[in-house]
Amino acid sequence: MIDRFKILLASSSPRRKEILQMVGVGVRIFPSDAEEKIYPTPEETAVRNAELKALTVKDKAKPDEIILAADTIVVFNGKVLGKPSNKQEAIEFLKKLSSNYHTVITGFALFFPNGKLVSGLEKTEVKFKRMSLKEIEWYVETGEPMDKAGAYGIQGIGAIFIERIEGDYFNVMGLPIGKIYDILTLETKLL
Ligand SMILES: Cc1cn([C@H]2C[C@H](O)[C@@H](COP(=O)(O)OP(=O)(O)OP(=O)(O)O)O2)c(=O)[nH]c1=O
Repeated sequence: MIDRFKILLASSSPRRKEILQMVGVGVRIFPSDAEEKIYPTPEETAVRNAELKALTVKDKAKPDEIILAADTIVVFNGKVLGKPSNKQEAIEFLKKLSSNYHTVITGFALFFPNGKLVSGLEKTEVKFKRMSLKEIEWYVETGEPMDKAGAYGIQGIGAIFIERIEGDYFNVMGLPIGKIYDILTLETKLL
């Protein structure tokens, strides 16, 4: 089944590696040095950046490896909240998320050994509980928010602030593994 796929993961995200290993896919890491860009819509931004990351490691794949890259962004009120650049920005992001719904978009790209590039995206709606300023400041001091889109990690301490989630949990963590499995299955049948 899924263990027949060999993935070259163009990502430095430990979460993505964990998700792939959890389901038993063979994974080798080669992080991309692609510079992330902003496109006119959040959807385009996530997908194009994932494609860019996948294509920059094109020459590093072994003949039987499928390249996988992804880009996770948090969208609140139509605005993209990326990784916070400092503690103050992390506090501002979390103040926005408090008591509200936001959308997590993960764009992904798969580059197959036959030269075909398949990309797509998944969206998950997440509702945060009300966070007091004290809680926000404490959370930022833990350091967890700093390398994460939207300044939180659902799989870490951030879990305590989640009220509800509609959609794929793994998409929020950084990789919509169910959707990616479907594409891997479909595309390798076509080969
Ligand atoms: C919202 C959210 C994001 N994140 C993480 C997933 C991603 O690693 C990160 C978003 O940044 P990305 O640019 O998607 O990924 P990355 O920089 O970590 O790795 P690379 O570009 O090499 O692939 O935020 C969580 O871990 N948990 C969450 O709940």
